[in-house]
Amino acid sequence: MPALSTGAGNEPGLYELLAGLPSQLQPHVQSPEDRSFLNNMFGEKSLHSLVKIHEKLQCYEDSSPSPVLQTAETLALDLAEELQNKSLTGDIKELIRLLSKPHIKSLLSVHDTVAQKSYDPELPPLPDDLDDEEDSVKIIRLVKNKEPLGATIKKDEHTGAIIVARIMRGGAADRSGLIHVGDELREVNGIPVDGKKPEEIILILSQSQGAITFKIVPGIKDEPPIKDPKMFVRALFDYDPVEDKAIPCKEAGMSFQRGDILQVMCQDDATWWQARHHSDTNPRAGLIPSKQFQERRLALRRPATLPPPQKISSRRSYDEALECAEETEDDSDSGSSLSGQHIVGLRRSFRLSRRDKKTNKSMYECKKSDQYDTADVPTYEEVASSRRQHGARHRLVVIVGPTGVGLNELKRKLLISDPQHFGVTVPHTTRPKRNQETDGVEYHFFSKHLFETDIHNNKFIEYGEYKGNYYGTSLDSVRSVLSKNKVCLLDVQPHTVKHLRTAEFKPFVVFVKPPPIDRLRETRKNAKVISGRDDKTSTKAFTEEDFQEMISSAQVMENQYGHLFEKVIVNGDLSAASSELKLALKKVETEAHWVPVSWTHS
Ligand SMILES: Nc1ncnc2c1ncn2[C@@H]1O[C@H](COP(=O)(O)OP(=O)(O)OP(=O)(O)O)[C@@H](O)[C@H]1O
Repeated sequence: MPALSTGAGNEPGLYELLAGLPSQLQPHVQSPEDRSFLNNMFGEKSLHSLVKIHEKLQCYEDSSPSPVLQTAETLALDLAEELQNKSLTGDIKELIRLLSKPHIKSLLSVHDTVAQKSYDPELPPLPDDLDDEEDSVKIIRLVKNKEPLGATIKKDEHTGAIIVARIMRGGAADRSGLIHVGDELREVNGIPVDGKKPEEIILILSQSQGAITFKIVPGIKDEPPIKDPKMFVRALFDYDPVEDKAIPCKEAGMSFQRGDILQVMCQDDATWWQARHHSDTNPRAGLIPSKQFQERRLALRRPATLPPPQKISSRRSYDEALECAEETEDDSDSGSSLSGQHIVGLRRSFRLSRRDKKTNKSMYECKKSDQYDTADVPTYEEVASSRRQHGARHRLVVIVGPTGVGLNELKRKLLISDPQHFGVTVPHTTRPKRNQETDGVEYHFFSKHLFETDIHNNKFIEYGEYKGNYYGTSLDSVRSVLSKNKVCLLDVQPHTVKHLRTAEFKPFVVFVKPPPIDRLRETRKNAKVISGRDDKTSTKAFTEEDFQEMISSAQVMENQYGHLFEKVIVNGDLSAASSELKLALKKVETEAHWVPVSWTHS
């Protein structure tokens, strides 16, 4: 039968044909019941709608459109769930109502069926040369389209048999429920596999399309029932299976990048986990190294002694920086004064860790840094999706970056933009209070004894010594800002970040990095930095050496601590960087994001 016309050109369309059919049939139908039956049938509204849809779809036949995704139904469900948590505006309510309609749900379900091409073709008949003796042999037919089968095989070293080594979760073989780990493969599409290498069998499989017939002897070992795979991890390293000599099957491997969120679907194998990208529409899992395995091999690769955690610019020494801070304190026109109130946390961050050139003593201590760095091997971190509840404390915003990159400038811009919303910490010092200073405003003035007791009790995030006086930032000063329901902006040395990664502070860590050197020269043409130890009040332009150091220091920080950074901002254009930071912080406050799972238990 020829295909029905779409109504193109002078041909009547199917729709017109249908509409005219009852009157054309009338002369041939005698009984009034038959006539009314035909009229009812051809006049049926749903039939007309169906034909109209058919005609519309015909236009797309030539362009053969391909689906954007295969899981529209799940997407719609997820979206409806997301929207439930939003404030219900008119548009949102309307969208939720639409998504809950059975018609839309069915439409999306049909869309997915078509997109996944899961309308199986008719299977060929079973082969009739089955060996009756082999009652344990199973004949399985799977329909394969472009998607791989999602199973790996290996040769048994002793028997030479080809065994199913792994079933990838969510893949075609897994979804069929017919093939299991340990099954012995005897034939593929009637071709015996004994004596063949696994690679040759994989080639047969990869070249097959449509129905594939397997003859298998079921393995004895039953697979444990699959639990709902709900573990999510953040990858803390980049991975490419092509580069991995240890992976048993490169084709089954899955690449990912540091920061990606992965759903771990199977941990049965202690060395190779199965996982999928959280945002991927493809349900099939890929192989990734397990946490233990990755930790073990990374630990083996590490040199016995690490280089110092970071290379810090020598543009300004700690004391120069402090002197500079002391100078600007009295400068009421400086950027550190806001609405008549000093924003002391802006004056000097405590993130410079240097050695005093004269005494070669560390000017700046930070508890337990290096030991932690050698022990930690960043692999995966279990995470859960979390959204800030209305009125709950804000996450601590930790900003890190190389000296001179613009951390103070970015903090200052945020504070000026909304002083009620953002806040900075008040540092502690043991130096004597000056006349114009107020305790708790510029500094918390402490006795040396009290300061040292607090050091001993781990109360400082960072502290340092300058000219016999201590300076430091305490955990309590952060708590104080957060308790005012403000977003606390804190810049620290990167190796301090891990000590702040607690359920209490839930830090959102932003790394500010310099742009490429050309852009750095161009944007910092008019920027001024403190010139040197002889004249602490004078400023000078950045030198080429400053730029080089800023870039290399940023690189070291990113290599060593990149897994702790949730957001990276390139500070080329200052106002663009500041807007990007502000937007990122807004999102952290209002949207769901992935945080270590332990933070969600408290
Ligand atoms: N994107 C930018 N474009 C031009 N100048 C900038 C930019 N960002 C920062 N600056 C300037 O660079 C200088 C150093 O900035 P800032 O003091 O904020 O750096 P920092 O990271 O806090 O450094 P330090 O740790 O040495 O205090 C300042 O003069 C600042 O105005």
